[in-house]
Amino acid sequence: MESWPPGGSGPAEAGRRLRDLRGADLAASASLLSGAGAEAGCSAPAVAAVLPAGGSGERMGVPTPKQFCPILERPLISYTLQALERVSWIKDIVVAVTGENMEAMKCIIQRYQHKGISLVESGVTRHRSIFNGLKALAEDQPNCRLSKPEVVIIHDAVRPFVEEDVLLKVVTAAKEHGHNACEVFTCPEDGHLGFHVLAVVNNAAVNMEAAGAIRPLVSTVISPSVDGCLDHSLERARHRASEMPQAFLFDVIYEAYQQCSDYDLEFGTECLHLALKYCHIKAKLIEGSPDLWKVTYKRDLYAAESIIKERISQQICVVMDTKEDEEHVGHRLEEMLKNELNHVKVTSGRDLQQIILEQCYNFVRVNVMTSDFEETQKLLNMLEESNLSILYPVVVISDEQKLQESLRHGATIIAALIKERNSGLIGQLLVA
Ligand SMILES: Nc1ccn([C@@H]2O[C@H](COP(=O)(O)OP(=O)(O)OP(=O)(O)O)[C@@H](O)[C@H]2O)c(=O)n1
Ligand SMILES: O=P(O)(O)OC[C@@H](O)[C@@H](O)[C@@H](O)CO
Repeated sequence: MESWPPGGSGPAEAGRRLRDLRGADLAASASLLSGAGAEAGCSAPAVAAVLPAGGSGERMGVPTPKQFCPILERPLISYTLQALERVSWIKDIVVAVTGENMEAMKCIIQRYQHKGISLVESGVTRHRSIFNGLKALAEDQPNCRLSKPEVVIIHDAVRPFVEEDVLLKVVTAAKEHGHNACEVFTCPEDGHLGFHVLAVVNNAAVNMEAAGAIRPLVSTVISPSVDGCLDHSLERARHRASEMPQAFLFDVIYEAYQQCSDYDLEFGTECLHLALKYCHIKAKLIEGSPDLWKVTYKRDLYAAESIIKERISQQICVVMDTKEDEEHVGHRLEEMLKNELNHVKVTSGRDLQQIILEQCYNFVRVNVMTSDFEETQKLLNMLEESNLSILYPVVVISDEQKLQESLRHGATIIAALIKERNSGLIGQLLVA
């Protein structure tokens, strides 16, 4: 097992606190029950994630395993890692990849500056890959930065659209013992949200200790007879599709995998089933959003690309030398762009770094003076160095006069470039 990048930032303080809970629903679902919370104070249970990424993607029908297939020139798995890294209270992410893809995975981590990632060798089946990830978290290996979490999230590396709220819900549900309850409160010292153990809540043990996301079935499930005819069908309304993420008390799911039969390890597809079969734990089922689907077939890649394009094309940052000048043509372009895009920011070069950190992916630099081109080059360099790896077409408007004449056309071209993100147009010099 290797932590990567070597010498890189290790996992944040153990059990990163659950910060930024928004809304009553998140706060409610964040009422983590913690047996270890007796001295809670401001700390929250430690949470880690295991991402099985050792598959070959046969159903995708391309030579590259689907988790490494590019979307907007960026490997699919990097989007999933980015989604999990955004969740501040996940302290470690363990990714299981094949030995032959280990170097490729390390390059992805380095290129996109993923943090707190540990790599383990995957197994010949998904369950075996997950088991290898759990072993890495369970064993206190010498000079290993991983520590055993209280709760572990299991999430397929090919499900990039996972949001904090569903992660919080499955983790919260996995903690609901029914023994101790705790409430979310703001720590007076640092303003972070923390957990405080309340009195024991009804002695009946509500042994959930596991939870998983589900979605309504799209097709009816049928059972064929041996002669290939319909034997019976399941009532669709009474059944659900099991998706990811799933969350477990670490000891529960680790025990289940240790007890697991070879048959289950070889042919099983459902972690929740292992917790039920070997630990008698009935998982809590959490309705997930439509975006939780697994990228399996080539059509799923096209769908994922469309969703990513749509998400990163909602905003633009108009960069000009002095945003204070109300007469600047950039302000008129800003007004035009508001007819095309949801969020239009205006900035000068001074606060651009902050804009970049806020994950804005689209920029248009309005040059009035020819000398501004140097500023454009500075912007390009800053974007390259920021490692915001999403492709962003550069639209350089080099002639204020022409822009004045065709402001609306210029705004339309810019919006089209942002939404289409055709790599053939990268770096083109367009005069609107
Ligand atoms: N031996 C395996 C098989 C699968 N997976 C991972 O489990 C997740 C979901 O599995 P699936 O969609 O079946 O992926 P593949 O097995 O790669 O797809 P296919 O069945 O089409 O080959 C994927 O992230 C995949 O990389 C894994 O870690 N180890
Ligand atoms: O079966 P596959 O290997 O395609 O993918 C695994 C899925 O079954 C799994 O992710 C969900 O069904 C939840 O268990």
